[in-house]
Amino acid sequence: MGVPLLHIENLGVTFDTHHGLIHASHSVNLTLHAGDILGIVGESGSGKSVSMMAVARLLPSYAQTSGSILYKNIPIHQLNHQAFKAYRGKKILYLFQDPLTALNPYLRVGKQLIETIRLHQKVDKSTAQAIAEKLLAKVHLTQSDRVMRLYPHQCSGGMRQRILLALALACQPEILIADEPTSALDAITAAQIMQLLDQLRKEEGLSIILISHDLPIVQAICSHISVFYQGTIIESNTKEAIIGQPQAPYTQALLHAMHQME
Ligand SMILES: Nc1ncnc2c1ncn2[C@@H]1O[C@H](COP(=O)(O)OP(=O)(O)OP(=O)(O)O)[C@@H](O)[C@H]1O
Repeated sequence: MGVPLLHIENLGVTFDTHHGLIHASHSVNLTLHAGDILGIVGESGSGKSVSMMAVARLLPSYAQTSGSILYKNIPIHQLNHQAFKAYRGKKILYLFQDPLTALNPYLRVGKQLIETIRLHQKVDKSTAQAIAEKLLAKVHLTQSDRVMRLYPHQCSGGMRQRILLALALACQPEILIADEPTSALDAITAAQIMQLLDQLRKEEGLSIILISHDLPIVQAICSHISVFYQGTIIESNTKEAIIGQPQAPYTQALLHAMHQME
């Protein structure tokens, strides 16, 4: 199978707060291979976001991270702040839950896109403009002229999520960590965004870690699934094995609950 794109071993996150230590996650092991979509599921507060934010070093300074994080066998957890800048947002990009907070409310969509493209791809303004139009088409936003003139609050939830994906593509990452990208969307728009993620995986060569509460969505597009419970991954396997022969009692309960909702 070759060197994994991302290999996490024994990852743990502890918050040193005024009220004492909070052990948010521990003993997290995970492997992502190129071209895969790995779904991360588990109950609220089980440490999914915190663990993945640790990978992208997006946690506040009072968080302590332990364990090892290998990107193509490079121990990126050992890099200093300056050296890590070559990875965060460039190789590994974290897509936040809420596009409205991730987008700058004061800048038109076009300006945000063009600035991001210029920063990451080192091109002049007119080239960036042309790339922006292509990226908007890639995320299925038509009438790019009109979309580029809008402010984020003038866009629908689905549009904002597509704009965020266009911004992510502008950074040309290899790994996209998508944290509940459809939680604020209706079921049909959510399904469309998920199809788009899968299309971008195929066409842009992205590898994706998808954090989601929505097991049917994870089931539809992920090749592998990891199940979080009480701060750690209790079960990881191919989608077929997790759905067909869940081993951990929590995974069985999760699948049972899902079938009852059908
Ligand atoms: N900045 C923080 N300071 C202190 N504790 C935090 C912080 N962020 C998260 N935690 C704690 O870490 C634990 C794990 O949170 P996390 O957000 O990773 O859960 P999650 O599985 O992603 O949940 P959800 O599905 O609801 O997003 C929780 O107990 C949470 O309260």
